Amino acid sequence: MQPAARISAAIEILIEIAAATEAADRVVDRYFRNRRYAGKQDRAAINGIVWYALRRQGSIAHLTGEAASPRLTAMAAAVLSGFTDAATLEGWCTGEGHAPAPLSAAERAGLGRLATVGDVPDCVAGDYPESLDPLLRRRFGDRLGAVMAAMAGRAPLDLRVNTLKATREEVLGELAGLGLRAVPCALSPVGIRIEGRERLGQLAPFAEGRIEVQDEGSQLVALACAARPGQAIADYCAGAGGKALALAAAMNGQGRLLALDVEERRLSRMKPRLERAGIAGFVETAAISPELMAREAGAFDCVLVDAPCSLSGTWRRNPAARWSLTPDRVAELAELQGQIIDEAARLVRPGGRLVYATCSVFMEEDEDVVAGFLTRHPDFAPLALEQALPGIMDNGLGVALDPAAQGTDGFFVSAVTRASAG
Ligand SMILES: C[S@@+](CC[C@H](N)C(=O)[O-])C[C@H]1O[C@@H](n2cnc3c(N)ncnc32)[C@H](O)[C@@H]1O
Repeated sequence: MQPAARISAAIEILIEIAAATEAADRVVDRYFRNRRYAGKQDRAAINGIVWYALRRQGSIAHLTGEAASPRLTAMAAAVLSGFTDAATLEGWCTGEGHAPAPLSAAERAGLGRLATVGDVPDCVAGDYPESLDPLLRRRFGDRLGAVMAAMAGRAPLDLRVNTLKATREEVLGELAGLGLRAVPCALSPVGIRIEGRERLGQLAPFAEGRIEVQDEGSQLVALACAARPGQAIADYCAGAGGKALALAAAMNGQGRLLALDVEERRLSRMKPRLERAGIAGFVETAAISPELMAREAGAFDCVLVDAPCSLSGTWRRNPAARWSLTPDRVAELAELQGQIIDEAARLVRPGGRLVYATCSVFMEEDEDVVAGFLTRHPDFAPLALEQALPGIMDNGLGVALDPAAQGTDGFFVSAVTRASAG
């Protein structure tokens, strides 16, 4: 494809994303599925513009001087990301063949401003809504700029080795044999980081259940449960089972693992993953109900609450999500999280552990929820995570991870323990 056609494709994709209700990566995948003529280099160039535009939407609007249209956003992203310069771009916009239509006067002025704007406010430089500034500043303080710069980057592709089927060394060897550049994760002892953007779905180690795609931060959440063979563990917000699969492997398929959720539909998506991992018979799944809660009260050595949250730690993967998030929505989620952790705590046996996790970077959904829980439940006390997660600082209420410090998505994980009976 000619460079002008690549710009046109980026514009088309951003228009589709703006109108879509599904995640941006799905829109991009569908776009290329329907255009097989786009080669690998075309896709890489177009993706580069599209993802730059999605990550930098706020600063592009500020720099171009208006809430930019998808077309102007794509063109500004092409200039700011170094794909081309404004004069060359204007020359490509002839409207002939697959080239974009000629620039309007407003677009020409918007692109012209890219080079002239000086200092910008932190929320523009960091590409986040101004209303979230106090929440982000509370968490990151002086590190805010560095963290938001890391949030503008591309998330790495992390894998978790299914230790029921292979060791990390074996999988590293297998991936190297397949020509992939893979290195051990720095923090998770069962993690592997792939360098580059690979499609793993068809590869034997994935199809045969030796690896699962899972961010290193998610792997650390499962490790915080310190699961051992023979224990009884409940995954209270199990969803499609990412953490449940990791727990099952840590338990070596021995003991009891109950995966719960309010939405049975989500639990049903776990089935093929369990089968691939070779643990379909081990993990019980059930929808949460008053009867189940009464029957299972106090029955578990560990209960994991991987709570629904604002997903603010995953902005590298879904950059557009930040623009619809508000402090009010964060407060609503914190309320829900408090209710969920209170309910889930009923399942913990005396002396047992409750692990609370989110992929939010807001303390309102993290430390504040745990602190509120401890106030309401004096029979629970904080449990230091240093043993389960060596090398990561515990702040007394939990551990907060972020892409600048640990290279993971933003995560929070906390463990508390219920006083032993008597
Ligand atoms: C962060 S997701 C879980 C992801 C999953 N643990 C994993 O690792 O793949 C949060 C889950 O909480 C569930 N959920 C929402 N409200 C809930 C509630 N009141 N009680 C229990 N689960 C709830 C959602 O259905 C969703 O599956």
